[in-house]
Amino acid sequence: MRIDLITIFPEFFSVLDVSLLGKARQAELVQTRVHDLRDYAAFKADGSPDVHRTVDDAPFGGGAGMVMKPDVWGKAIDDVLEPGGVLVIPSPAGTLFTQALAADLATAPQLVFACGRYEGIDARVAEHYAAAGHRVLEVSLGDYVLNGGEVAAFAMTEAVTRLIPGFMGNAQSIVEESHADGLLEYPSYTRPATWRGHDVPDILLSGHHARIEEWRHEQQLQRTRTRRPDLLPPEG
Ligand SMILES: COc1cc(COC(=O)c2cn[nH]c2)cc(-c2cccnc2)c1
Repeated sequence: MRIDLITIFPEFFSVLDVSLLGKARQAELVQTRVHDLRDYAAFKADGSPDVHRTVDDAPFGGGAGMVMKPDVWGKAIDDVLEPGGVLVIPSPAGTLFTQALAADLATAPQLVFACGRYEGIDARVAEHYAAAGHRVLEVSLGDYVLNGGEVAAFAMTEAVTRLIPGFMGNAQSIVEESHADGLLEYPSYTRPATWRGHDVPDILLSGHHARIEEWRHEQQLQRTRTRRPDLLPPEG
């Protein structure tokens, strides 16, 4: 898989080379490229040089803040997005990012993250590439506003790449982790068996694997009921 990240802060993604993702890159499972949006703002729409490499302008209809220019984004995305690639726009106005969507995106040949700043990107950009037949997703990490899409893109990149076959050392750990079966993960413990007067649940020391599995599933249900009832199936 190729992952392209378009941003006005390319240095933000330099950490990609040292993260867990770094190992996958060496294994050629994932190629990441970072693109500076301002490289596509060197010339104005009339072809004259733009020494300021402007990427934003005032919103039509008024309102606070600035909007990112469609012509600049169009040049950048034209240069990067490949046939079959998915354009992902992190946004507070997007659909919620989930483990299921991460698994879906892990099968794409390319992801292009358009990292917006200011008040966002001119809406015609998403419209244009959808009309051109590309899969375009506006995706939210949650109900809060960030200053830019970079943090969200980084989180989504990690959530997706770790699901690429051959990336995670222990495939079983992916199957067992939170949200994989729609429920939150059970609590985990390791040595020492007693720590500051707190004991590990006896069942986990019993060696009865069937009972341990049953206990863990009950813990998952209990946790999901108390912390994330929205995840429970209707019969709950
Ligand atoms: C593409 O359009 C955007 C993108 C972002 C950055 O992403 C997030 O904040 C985010 C992504 N998942 N959850 C939150 C922020 C704004 C924005 C800023 C200020 C006021 N209104 C909107 C707009």
